[in-house]
Amino acid sequence: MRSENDLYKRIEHILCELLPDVPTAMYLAPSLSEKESLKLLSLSSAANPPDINYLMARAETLKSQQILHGDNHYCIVLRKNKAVMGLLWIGEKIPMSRCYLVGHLINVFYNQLNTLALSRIDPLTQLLNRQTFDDKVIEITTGEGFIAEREQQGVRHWYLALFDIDHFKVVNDNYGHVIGDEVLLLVAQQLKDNFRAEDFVFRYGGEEFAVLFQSHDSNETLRLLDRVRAVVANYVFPQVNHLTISIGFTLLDDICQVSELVHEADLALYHAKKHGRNRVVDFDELGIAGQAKAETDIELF
Ligand SMILES: Nc1nc2c(ncn2[C@@H]2O[C@H](COP(=O)(O)OP(=O)(O)OP(=O)(O)O)[C@@H](O)[C@H]2O)c(=O)[nH]1
Repeated sequence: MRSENDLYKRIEHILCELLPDVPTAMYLAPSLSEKESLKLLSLSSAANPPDINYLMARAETLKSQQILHGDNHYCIVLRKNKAVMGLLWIGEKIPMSRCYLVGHLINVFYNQLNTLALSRIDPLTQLLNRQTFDDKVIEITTGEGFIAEREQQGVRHWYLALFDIDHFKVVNDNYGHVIGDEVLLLVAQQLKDNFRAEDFVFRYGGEEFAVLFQSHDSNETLRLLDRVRAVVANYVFPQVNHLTISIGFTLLDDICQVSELVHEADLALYHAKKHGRNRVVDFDELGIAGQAKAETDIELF
């Protein structure tokens, strides 16, 4: 199957072929999730971006229409249920037949993007699955992905955090796998609720989760992750009542291999487990001795 980037490039190609010299702007929800706001995917050279808020308001009002007619533009709307997932603004009047053709082709690619998005989801938790993880890290480190930038002051860096539920085996042993699955679902929900739409939350393994997110520095990251740790620790789970999570994190370095990166976060997580669980550990704080020690004991995971 093609990647999202291939499909985005195909959309741009179609617009160039079918609408040469016509100003266009294509907007999409990056992971096709209803929680996200639309981001600019492509803008033809001649165009200034249209007023996206105005277009969104019209698309939301005129729910049954796929093509919105303006005085000097068209706007093709991509929808999922009632949510607007994408907009193609065409900045001049073109023959209606061509507008329908473009709308049809854009929909074909949008459906392919949706199929791809579904293949990336873990069925139990609805988080991104392990298979998607490597692709996302590579997209982030190479800058190739359709990554939403946040308008905020200061340079922000990408971090990887690994989360592991403490003594999860005891939950399964004491309450059974159905309750165990419910716990996984609830922890996944808390992770989703405590990160931003532009962050990436994965089910990385059985009871292990991974999050790729941005922050200004390690101190801010530590504070953010500790808040998430506390949210889970204070949550009352049905039957199980309380449980905790351990977290290890590391900075994404663009020369790093994905496997090295995961190894670093894993070492930090290992350290958190080894030193009492229910805590957050920064890989950078481990030092060489910490790494060497953990590497010799790694079979504990
Ligand atoms: N219910 C449920 N359990 C799972 C799933 N995937 C893995 N597990 C269980 O998760 C448990 C993980 O146990 P361990 O790796 O020993 O770790 P732990 O008990 O959490 O202990 P620490 O990580 O050392 O705190 C095992 O009992 C697995 O069977 C799943 O999808 N559903």
